[in-house]
Amino acid sequence: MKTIIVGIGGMTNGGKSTLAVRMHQHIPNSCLISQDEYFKEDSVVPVDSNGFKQYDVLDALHMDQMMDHIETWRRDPLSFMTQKSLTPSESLSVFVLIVEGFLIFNHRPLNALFDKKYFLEIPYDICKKRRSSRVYIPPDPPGYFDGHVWPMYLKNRKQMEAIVSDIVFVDGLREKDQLFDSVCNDVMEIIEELKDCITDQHQ
Ligand SMILES: Nc1ncnc2c1ncn2[C@@H]1O[C@H](COP(=O)(O)OP(=O)(O)O)[C@@H](O)[C@H]1O
Ligand SMILES: NC(=O)c1ccc[n+]([C@@H]2O[C@H](COP(=O)(O)O)[C@@H](O)[C@H]2O)c1
Repeated sequence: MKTIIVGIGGMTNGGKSTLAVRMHQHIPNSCLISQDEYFKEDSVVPVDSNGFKQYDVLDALHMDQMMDHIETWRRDPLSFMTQKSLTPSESLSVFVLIVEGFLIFNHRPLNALFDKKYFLEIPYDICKKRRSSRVYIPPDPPGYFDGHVWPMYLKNRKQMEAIVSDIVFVDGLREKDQLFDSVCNDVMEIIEELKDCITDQHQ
């Protein structure tokens, strides 16, 4: 049995969830873990001097819980799938974990686990526009994008680039189907190579 962990990182509204969900639906024996599900409760997230909640930092996330879930998958991907009511395919040779989130490459212990890293990027104005039509809980207060989200993106990205080198940057402006085809085909190639290794070992 072989495993592969694929990171779909990127800026807010870059298209991470859209791509990752579709990859999960397409790739046999894959599981999906989304960083968005690990945000701390609003009451414990600190506020800065301008009154903006500091959501766009690793401290706003339960990274310990996220790492525990990833570790559970690593120990036994088949039972992880079963726990999630996912049906394993008949060919059980390669298990794939897709990890998606805006700060997945900023957390060193997680960073070390990826076999392949993709980062979706879009320009400032498109990001601001997409974000304005999205409703978070709690919703963004007026001025939040320019006062917190964008400056933190620039800071986090700088930090990410200082600690990671092998990221494949993906243009998030590409049409959804095209974007999916190029990233998913790339991952499927890696999976096929791993399958060939397994076959060779058995011959
Ligand atoms: N390739 C794309 N082209 C145009 N719009 C996109 C594309 N990918 C995602 N979107 C749209 O952008 C918004 C944010 O997408 P989402 O996948 O939730 O981003 P993220 O998970 O990175 O925050 C959604 O309205 C989605 O439909
Ligand atoms: N609990 C939540 O899900 C929550 C709350 C407030 C802000 N956010 C925002 O979520 C963003 C990250 O998620 P996306 O990459 O899906 O946009 C951050 O920019 C953060 O400001 C999420």
